[in-house]
Amino acid sequence: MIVTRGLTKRYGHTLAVDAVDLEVREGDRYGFLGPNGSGKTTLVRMLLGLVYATSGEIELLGQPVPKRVADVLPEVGALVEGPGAYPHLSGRRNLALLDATGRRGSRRTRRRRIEEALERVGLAGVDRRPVKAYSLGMRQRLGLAGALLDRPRLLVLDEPTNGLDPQGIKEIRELLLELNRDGTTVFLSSHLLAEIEQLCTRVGIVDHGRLVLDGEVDTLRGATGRVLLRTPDPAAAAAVLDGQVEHRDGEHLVVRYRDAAELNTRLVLAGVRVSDLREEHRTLEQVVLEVTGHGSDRFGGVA
Ligand SMILES: Nc1ncnc2c1ncn2[C@@H]1O[C@H](COP(=O)(O)OP(=O)(O)OP(=O)(O)O)[C@@H](O)[C@H]1O
Repeated sequence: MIVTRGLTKRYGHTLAVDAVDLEVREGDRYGFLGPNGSGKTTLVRMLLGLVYATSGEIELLGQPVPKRVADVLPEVGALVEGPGAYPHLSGRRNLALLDATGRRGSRRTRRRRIEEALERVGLAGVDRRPVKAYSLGMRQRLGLAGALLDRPRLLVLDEPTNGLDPQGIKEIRELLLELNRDGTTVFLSSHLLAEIEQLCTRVGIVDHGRLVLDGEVDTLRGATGRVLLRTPDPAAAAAVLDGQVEHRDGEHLVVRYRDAAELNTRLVLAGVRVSDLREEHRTLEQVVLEVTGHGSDRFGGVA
């Protein structure tokens, strides 16, 4: 859905985006994660043909950007730099104005398109109010409704939860999950680790304009080679696993062991009761720390 090769943008001496090779596949929920100022907005703007690249290539839905961007944009819903709306008009009126621009289908079906988009984002009921009376979360959802008018195959969202409270963030997350379940590929940028961890199937980590790591979230959060064990017989377990217990706290033991199933069999055969046993996985924060040296002080940890 999105491919970039060696994508670079230079502003004077600032290398905002540095030779980025990106691949977003159909059906992905792709998180483009980086601290403020790492080049996320610049990359998103290049994808949509709003900013020209200094060098490199972009393909959006198989078409070169910016050359053929006008052909693919009707299939792409975008939300960049917060939603712009006329404050004194209602959400419905704002969407009608937006719908009247571009090639969004006939006027006859406009009302239905708008209705569907408002329903989708949960604004159908509140819609008569002017946008100036909307909360930030509602405005953000209205922006998303605008992005959904075309029933896009791909959504490109720049920090879609910026400035929202936890409830607003949750609503946007649920909406994006639902859209993705219905077949929309989602690409979003964020500086919030937890947000990406909760929403995305794949992640690209960007730091100082460079893509430092990308891949499946589940793969990146690989097993640590340790097993977290809970047993009412901790002393007996420690005796069986002599030398492999790294930490013991009451009934909880951290055991250096690669194969959780085998560990379970060994304990049960030795008559040790097991009340909980699972592989330990790295958090996305640990992964980010390893590749960038920054933790949640630069990447927001709370979502
Ligand atoms: N129009 C511009 N002119 C000059 N420099 C720019 C311009 N736009 C961005 N930059 C610089 O490029 C770098 C990347 O900025 P960008 O806004 O893309 O980062 P970001 O990751 O989206 O950050 P934020 O989350 O704060 O928006 C920054 O150093 C920024 O100052």
